[in-house]
Amino acid sequence: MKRLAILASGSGSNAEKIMEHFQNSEKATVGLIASNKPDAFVLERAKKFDVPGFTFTRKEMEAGDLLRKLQAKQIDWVILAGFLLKIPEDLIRAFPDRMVNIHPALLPNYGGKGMYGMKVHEAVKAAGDAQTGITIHLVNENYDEGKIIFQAATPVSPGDSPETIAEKVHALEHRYFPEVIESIIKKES
Ligand SMILES: Nc1nc2c(c(=O)[nH]1)N[C@@H](CN(C=O)c1ccc(C(=O)N[C@@H](CCC(=O)O)C(=O)O)cc1)CN2
Ligand SMILES: NCC(=O)N[C@@H]1O[C@H](COP(=O)([O-])[O-])[C@@H](O)[C@H]1O
Repeated sequence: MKRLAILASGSGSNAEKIMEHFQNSEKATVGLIASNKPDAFVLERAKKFDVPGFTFTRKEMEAGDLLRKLQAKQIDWVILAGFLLKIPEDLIRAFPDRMVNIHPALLPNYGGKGMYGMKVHEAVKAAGDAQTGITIHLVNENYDEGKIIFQAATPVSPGDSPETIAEKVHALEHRYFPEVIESIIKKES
């Protein structure tokens, strides 16, 4: 049984879909929800699924506190789902090819520092792109440059706003992220 930790900084709708997906699974279980924001709604969602929550600061993460918590919880995979801080290299090294992130665009477009949440959808709208989508990738030391595991696209209409684009992207995330996680953890076992 693989043990997953989810890192999130905000609402946690993806985290909820992942907890739902694995709640009666024999393949994996969500062992921890961790956030750098004590008031993040993702921590409320964790309570609904009886998943332990953990909050930490950037300094504590960089000091190794988060790594020690993940080790104490015997975590096998780290899932970034709307986590907004850069993961330090020592933490990445502790989970070689076992840390994944979801990005709300078709990388390499619209990635990197400053590209998160609504900022991504605003950029897609401003560019007048005919499509957008999601990218699920392994995490390396730079933002959004890890090996791409999965991508899915959705059309963008001229009448779409950043908000309606976000809705389309969230629908793709909720549809695919849990299944992609299940497929990659199976390959590793
Ligand atoms: N080492 C890595 N850490 C993280 C990655 C990664 O690929 N490698 N992915 C991000 C998630 N992400 C995009 O998918 C992302 C998140 C946040 C930012 C960003 O610019 N953050 C701001 C700080 C925002 C805040 O403090 O609220 C910044 O660094 O100035 C870019 C991309 C998670 N970590
Ligand atoms: N670059 C990172 C980034 O922008 N991540 C995005 O944050 C949102 C979190 O939503 P959620 O909290 O409802 O799951 C998701 O759309 C995710 O792709």
